[in-house]
Amino acid sequence: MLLGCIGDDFTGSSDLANTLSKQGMKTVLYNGIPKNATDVTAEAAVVALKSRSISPKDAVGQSLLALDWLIEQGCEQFFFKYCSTFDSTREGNIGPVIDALAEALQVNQVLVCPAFPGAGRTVYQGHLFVNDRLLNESGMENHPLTPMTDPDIRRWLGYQTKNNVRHVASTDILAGSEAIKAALVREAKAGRHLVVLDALRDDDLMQIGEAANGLKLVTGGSGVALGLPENFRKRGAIMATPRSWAGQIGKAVVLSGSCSKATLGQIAAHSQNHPIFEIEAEQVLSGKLTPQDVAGWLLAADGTPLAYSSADPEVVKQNQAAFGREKTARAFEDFFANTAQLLVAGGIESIIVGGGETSGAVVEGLGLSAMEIGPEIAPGVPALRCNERLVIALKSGNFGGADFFAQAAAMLSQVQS
Ligand SMILES: Nc1ncnc2c1ncn2[C@@H]1O[C@H](COP(=O)(O)OP(=O)(O)OP(=O)(O)O)[C@@H](O)[C@H]1O
Ligand SMILES: O=C(O)[C@@H](O)C(=O)CO
Repeated sequence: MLLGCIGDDFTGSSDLANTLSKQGMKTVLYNGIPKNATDVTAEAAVVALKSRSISPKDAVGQSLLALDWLIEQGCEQFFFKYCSTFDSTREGNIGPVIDALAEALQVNQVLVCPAFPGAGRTVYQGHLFVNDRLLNESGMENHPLTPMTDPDIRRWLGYQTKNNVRHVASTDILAGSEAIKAALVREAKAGRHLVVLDALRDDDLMQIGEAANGLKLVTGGSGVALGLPENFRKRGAIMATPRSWAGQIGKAVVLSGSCSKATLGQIAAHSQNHPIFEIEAEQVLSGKLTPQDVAGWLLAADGTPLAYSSADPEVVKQNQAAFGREKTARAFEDFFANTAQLLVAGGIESIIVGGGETSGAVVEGLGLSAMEIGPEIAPGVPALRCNERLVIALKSGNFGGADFFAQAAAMLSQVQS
């Protein structure tokens, strides 16, 4: 195994696995550190944690255990994947996890680049944009768990890390890999530091990837992983395994806990042609609505039925005020995990999940351990095979076009590609 990756949530990890697999690396996605035998032919492994919203201490502990396992597998380069919208709080764990990984690997310079131009996220002058809006005006300022109120990644990371934060701006990035290498050498005088990199285009990320050849620790969104497989390919270390896919015929069902703008639009679009069911906080927390009720409805409904707790920021705020932020999130996540278990027990073989935390809860609830990477449904979202009876898609909140859920259902049932 060459490249060892740690992802701080499930949709993000599947996004990264998709990028590496598209770039020709044989990649396996694991739900946490695998307990059973693993695929020894894999060239990259992504260990998906559910650590995005947990305390720095716990996130560091889990990430270091994952790192130990990846080191044992013989990996020579390591990647820490967080969200392309840098989802974290001021006291968040991205900085502490990077610090701990850098210390464990004894590296003095760590690349930080959340950019994912394919999904509209770019970094310019250290500021993160979502399409043409600064991060804090993109809707991300209303995120239920990690409201992003500052677009300056250097400043936000500065709150979290004990190391220096430096910056390589687009003037160097646009000049190509040699200029980027020279800028990194220049910054290396800063002692142990995290260096935020501007990136506007996939080509910038390819150049950064080339400059990252031999660097032990790279961190970011899936975009900055684009150029890493090429370094291994150039020295003949990867086999360029083609992706093949055979989905599951039969009804797909959708579970969505994502409250992002994009998901809300996708649910509205899906409701035009498919049945949808709203799961309300009060009903879940009072026990008036059970996972059995929702699974029963999904099993009986036609088309690609969708059950959702996804709600507007105002409703989310009201629920959090009434029941507590953590308690509401936990209640919904347990609810979705139990519903997914009942769906599989009821014979469902294709599940589409909206939202990173929600996906983590479902994957853990189903006890899935390793996933093969199938074809891309939308940028950042691959079809995944979990076992011979189950295929899934895990959609990050803001990913996918308006008809994502129908597209995913079609891909999950596609027989051959
Ligand atoms: N109606 C609601 N009221 C309050 N909280 C909710 C509601 N519905 C869902 N939640 C919680 O909001 C969080 C949504 O996070 P999740 O990561 O699943 O989606 P997302 O943030 O849109 O996706 P991503 O992290 O992939 O961008 C979950 O913890 C979920 O339980
Ligand atoms: O980077 C992203 O935006 C996604 O892969 C993600 O992390 C979703 O939770």
